[in-house]
Amino acid sequence: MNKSTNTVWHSATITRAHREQLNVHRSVVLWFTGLSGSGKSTLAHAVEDELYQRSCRTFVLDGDNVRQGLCSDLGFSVQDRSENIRRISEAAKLLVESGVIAMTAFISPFRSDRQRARSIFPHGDFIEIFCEASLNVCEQRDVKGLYRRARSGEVKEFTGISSPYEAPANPELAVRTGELPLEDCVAQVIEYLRQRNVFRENPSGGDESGLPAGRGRIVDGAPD
Ligand SMILES: Nc1ncnc2c1ncn2[C@@H]1O[C@H](COP(=O)(O)OS(=O)(=O)O)[C@@H](OP(=O)(O)O)[C@H]1O
Ligand SMILES: Nc1ncnc2c1ncn2[C@@H]1O[C@H](COP(=O)(O)OP(=O)(O)O)[C@@H](O)[C@H]1O
Repeated sequence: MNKSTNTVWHSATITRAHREQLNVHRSVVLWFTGLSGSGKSTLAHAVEDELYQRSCRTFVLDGDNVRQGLCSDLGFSVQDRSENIRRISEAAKLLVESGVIAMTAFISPFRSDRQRARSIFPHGDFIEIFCEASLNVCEQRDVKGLYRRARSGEVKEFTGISSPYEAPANPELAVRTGELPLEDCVAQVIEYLRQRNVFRENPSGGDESGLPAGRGRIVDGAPD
């Protein structure tokens, strides 16, 4: 019994491991972080395209979309961003439990919020991907015209201009989205997932696990 909520956790008969066995991959969260315009959304969706081609089950939680629904009550104060990231991380956790590769594309500017997000996942399941693009590049792209409006003071607390962005000190992967072509960045992410054994060893032919073809052993790719 949880005393603060008077609730009792209900354990499911079908577990994450069962759900993962139906897939050609194990489930993880790819946590894309970076300045506005650094390429989080573009890269997450391009990675999703590539994973779909490989028959992976995926879902992208995207900043702008989530802020129109689940987080429509939140603004851009430090507290609201923190609550935004808390909700997203809980949503991503449910997706990971469901067996999919979850991707999140949020600025998530504060290290402490990203650390808290990481802490609710089993070790090795949270893959932080820093979309590395300088403020200068992002501002020149100005995909939504928000930098211009932030510079003029019309948009307050704008990340990189009037609100901080704390770059990850030790992300699982840093991708130079400000300089490299999109295809190279996608390839880098896919290669990282391959190295981490997110893709199952032998999805089409079965393996030594004794499970039928397509339901082979999932290799634990957790880092040391
Ligand atoms: N003040 C301010 N600062 C930063 N961003 C702003 C702001 N106001 C609106 N927007 C738009 O909201 C998108 C960022 O939302 P996020 O949920 O990713 O932000 S956060 O993680 O809670 O910091 C962000 O989208 P992306 O450009 O895709 O990052 C902006 O389009
Ligand atoms: N390597 C790259 N990765 C991602 N986006 C890139 C890359 N190179 C150029 N871009 C461009 O940069 C912009 C990034 O915008 P967006 O994905 O909306 O960023 P964010 O979600 O971080 O705000 C897009 O116009 C995209 O075409």
